[in-house]
Amino acid sequence: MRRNIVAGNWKMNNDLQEGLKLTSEILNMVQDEVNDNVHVILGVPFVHLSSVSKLLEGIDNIFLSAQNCNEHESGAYTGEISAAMLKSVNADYVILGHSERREYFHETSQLLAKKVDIALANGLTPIFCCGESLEIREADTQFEFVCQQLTESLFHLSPEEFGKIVIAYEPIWAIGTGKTATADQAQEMHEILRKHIAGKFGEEIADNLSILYGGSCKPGNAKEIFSGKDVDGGLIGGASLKSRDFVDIIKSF
Ligand SMILES: O=C(CO)COP(=O)(O)O
Repeated sequence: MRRNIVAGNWKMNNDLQEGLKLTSEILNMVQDEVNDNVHVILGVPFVHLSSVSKLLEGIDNIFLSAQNCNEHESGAYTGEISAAMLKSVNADYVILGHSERREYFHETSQLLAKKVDIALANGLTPIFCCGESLEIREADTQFEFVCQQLTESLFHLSPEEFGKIVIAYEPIWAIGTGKTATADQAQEMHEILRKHIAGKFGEEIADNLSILYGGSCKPGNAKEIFSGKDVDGGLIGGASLKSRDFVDIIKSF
């Protein structure tokens, strides 16, 4: 279902105490200041999930996300975390295909297709990240590149399965750099992605999809970026670590 979403991606930041403090601050501010037109998601480290989920008990507009899962159901994969484990600690979402995982952990489109499958099979909603490098943008091949990322990891899904996905467009050159895409650049890419998806799954599914923007999104630029008709919210890195900034971004809707 298409909805306004602001999701935080804490990445590898905050120990448990810091994470719980940040969650409590966000929770209080959201309850006091935010109306229910925004779906808020906290993408926290694995070891925080269980404790953060207890703080969120009974709250109906803040949801919990993991930042990765393994592609196998279970078994001898030392150090890995399965989708079923995430579900068992009340995760609703899982971020998949973040550019940091593609780059540092060599995650390919084919591997991500398997992770998407296992996440869906375990009742988790994938927040599927895509986005081009600066090199690709300078060569002006970003639209083909990002559409191809979706084709390779998501176009094997049934329309019903695809209807559960959230997409996050995160141009790599804008992540953590302070250099955000302009509102026009975000809208342009989101519109092209929606058309690409409509071509495969039909207009209705494409219209119902939430497509988030990520990359140096801050309280000062969120409103303008979210104003694009195909921009349904944001996936926020650095600014999600500060409760005031994160909630101000949520309030941009
Ligand atoms: O990678 C991001 C979210 O997943 C964006 O990070 P920044 O908001 O820090 O640029």
